[in-house]
Amino acid sequence: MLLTVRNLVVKYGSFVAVNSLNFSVDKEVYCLLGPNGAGKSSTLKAIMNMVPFEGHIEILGIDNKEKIVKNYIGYVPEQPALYEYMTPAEIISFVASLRGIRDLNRISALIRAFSLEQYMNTPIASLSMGNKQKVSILLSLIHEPKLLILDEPFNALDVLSVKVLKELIQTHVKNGGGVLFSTHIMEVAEKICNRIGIMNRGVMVMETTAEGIREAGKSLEDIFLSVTGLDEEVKDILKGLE
Ligand SMILES: Nc1ncnc2c1ncn2[C@@H]1O[C@H](COP(=O)(O)OP(=O)(O)OP(=O)(O)O)[C@@H](O)[C@H]1O
Repeated sequence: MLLTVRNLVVKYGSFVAVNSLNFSVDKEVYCLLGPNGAGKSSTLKAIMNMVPFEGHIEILGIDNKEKIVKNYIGYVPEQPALYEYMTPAEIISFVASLRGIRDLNRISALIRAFSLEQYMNTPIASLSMGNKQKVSILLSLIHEPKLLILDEPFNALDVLSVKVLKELIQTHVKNGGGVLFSTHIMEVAEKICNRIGIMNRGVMVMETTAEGIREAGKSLEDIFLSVTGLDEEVKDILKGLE
């Protein structure tokens, strides 16, 4: 198993953001869905050991508090966290040297795939949100991690980059890796995920597979609204608009 999460609890003061969460990710694309505030980012941050948590998390069978696990994970946070005064060229070469990467051909291919060539010498502070996001995704891939943890990775990306990222995710899994990502985009979840976990108010309310959705004969959006209890809310809102 590439990732195992057991009895995960994340609290902010007395507020419980994630409660007794259990799931695992193998060589597959696993998507976390959930309304705003469901606890998706908190779960991903706990996996990255960025927030205090209770429970047990293992990456490739190793406790996530061990330093070595960082070598096996590529992480893209919800908001790109980059040195704004650097250029993409500088930060890419900085991270590549930190990671001891000498073969720059693969990195050049990623720069081309994300159409970033023309921005390589522009300070990150001047880049659009989408281009910052592309740099952030590229940095997470530099050390060829086994497991990718992506928090809303499609946010701010243009159509071409969404396509490139979808392909990258699927190729990563074909090459024996695993991907865990959160999203609000049902169409993406439905198309590229092997498994989908739906969270609401800190708990996993449903886990399903791509086949499970097809067999249910309903759209993922309908399943999502129904298991999160949001379908009633939608009806009320629509009534109010009549
Ligand atoms: N640092 C923090 N301090 C206090 N409360 C927090 C903190 N971070 C998150 N929360 C709260 O924890 C809950 C879960 O937040 P989280 O960001 O994990 O949800 P999410 O599912 O990723 O939401 P979104 O889809 O809006 O990004 C929310 O109620 C949020 O306000």
